[in-house]
Amino acid sequence: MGQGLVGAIHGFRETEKSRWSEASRAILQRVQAAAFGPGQTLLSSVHVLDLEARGYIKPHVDSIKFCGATIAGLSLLSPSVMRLVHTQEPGEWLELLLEPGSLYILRGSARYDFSHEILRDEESFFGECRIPRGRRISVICRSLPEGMGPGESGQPPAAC
Ligand SMILES: O=C(O)CCC(=O)C(=O)O
Ligand SMILES: [Fe+2]
Repeated sequence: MGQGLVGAIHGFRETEKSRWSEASRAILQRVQAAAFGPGQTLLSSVHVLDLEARGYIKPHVDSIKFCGATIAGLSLLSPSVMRLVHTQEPGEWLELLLEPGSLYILRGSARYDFSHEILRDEESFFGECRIPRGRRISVICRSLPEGMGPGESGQPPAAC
């Protein structure tokens, strides 16, 4: 796990995957076309995070050492709520309902000025609406930090 995220994720297992079936490749290509510009290089492997029903992710900003300007995440299995909070203005926040099969894209201010977190089951509400948490799998594509070639990413972190 990347240094930036030590302790941020609870109740999980994860892997980095660079080989995919043809069907999965087609899906990843759609994700990449939607989320990344032609000038952006992606990390060579995709991060797969398997969060158990009681698992959650504490607020963090992905480390700029390991992750570039864009983070795109496909959510599978259980719905969940992602909360974004401005790092300088904690009163400025928003929540995203991540339905299974949905894609979120964090870029610009959402990437750098807001922390993101996945709420634990007890706190999993979208507005008034309770969103019970089950096992959730996310498939996360990230761009390389700027100025870093694909061969220079060293040991890409499982989570950055
Ligand atoms: O599971 C997700 O969609 C987000 C994971 C995350 O924030 C991270 O690995 O840095
Ligand atoms: Fe993150």
